[in-house]
Amino acid sequence: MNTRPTFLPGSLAVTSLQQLRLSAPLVHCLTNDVVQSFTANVLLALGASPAMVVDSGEAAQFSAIADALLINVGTLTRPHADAMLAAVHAANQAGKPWVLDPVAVGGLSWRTEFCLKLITLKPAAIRGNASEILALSGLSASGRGVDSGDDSLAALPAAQQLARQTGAVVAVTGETDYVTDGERSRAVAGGHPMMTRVVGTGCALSAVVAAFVALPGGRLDNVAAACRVMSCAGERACAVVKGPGSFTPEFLDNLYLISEEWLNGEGML
Ligand SMILES: Nc1ncnc2c1ncn2[C@@H]1O[C@H](COP(=O)(O)OP(=O)(O)O)[C@@H](O)[C@H]1O
Ligand SMILES: Cc1ncsc1CCOP(=O)(O)O
Ligand SMILES: [Mg+2]
Repeated sequence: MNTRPTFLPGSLAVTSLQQLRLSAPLVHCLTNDVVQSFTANVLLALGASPAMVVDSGEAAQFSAIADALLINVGTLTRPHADAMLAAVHAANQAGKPWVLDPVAVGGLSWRTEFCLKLITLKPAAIRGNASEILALSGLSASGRGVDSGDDSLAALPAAQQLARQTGAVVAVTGETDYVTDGERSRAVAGGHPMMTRVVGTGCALSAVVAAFVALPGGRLDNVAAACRVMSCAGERACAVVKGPGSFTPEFLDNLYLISEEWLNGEGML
């Protein structure tokens, strides 16, 4: 039975972030061509270690070595798809968790079929915007390309159903992020609408989710902690920048500086 979403206590986000900084998980990113450098910088600023190993043979070898794998279908091509499948199978065989970001699923047939196949391969987590999560669960959605046209709360039942169907923790993001294992759900506030005006905030969040699913402890709260860390750093960046052009440096600095006080909601600007 589904329970109502509860907000993630700051102390749980703090614990997860401390574990991340101690263990510096190695995150294998098979992501899209638009966000490679931003994604790597976000992971590095937080204290994780990114590596983009993309050749099919090497990807399979590396995903067995890495602590977690990210699959993001934003700029999917046939060679990318082959490498992604090889990496997912190798990660599963090695017992390493992997995360799916189903960018622009729904409007395009081939990537939708591909993602429907991927979710049968036991992702540890799925992170998408509301339109992507609705579409991936087979419901109609109003996405426009990579952007959402739907509300995250309206997509929560779809996220819960997708979690029960796949066994993954599902994060559906937007003004409030919701994270669910199909029975329990967490709500994560914060962030800023300007985060939708900078490319890659969602994609980088999915990479951060991959870093957090590599940690010990409860997966639901670790994924919610990943969302909280990003929304906290984003909100603080947006409070001081003039616009999207100066967002990235401020955001990366905040990810690097993020503290217990910030995550507990103290000292907000
Ligand atoms: N309206 C909003 N208000 C506050 N934060 C938002 C809003 N929309 C998105 N975000 C934040 O922006 C980041 C990217 O989420 P989202 O835009 O849903 O993903 P995507 O970029 O994949 O479409 C998340 O951290 C999310 O919490
Ligand atoms: C613009 C674009 N086109 C293909 S992938 C991509 C990046 C999408 O990034 P995000 O989902 O984080 O907004
Ligand atoms: Mg996205």
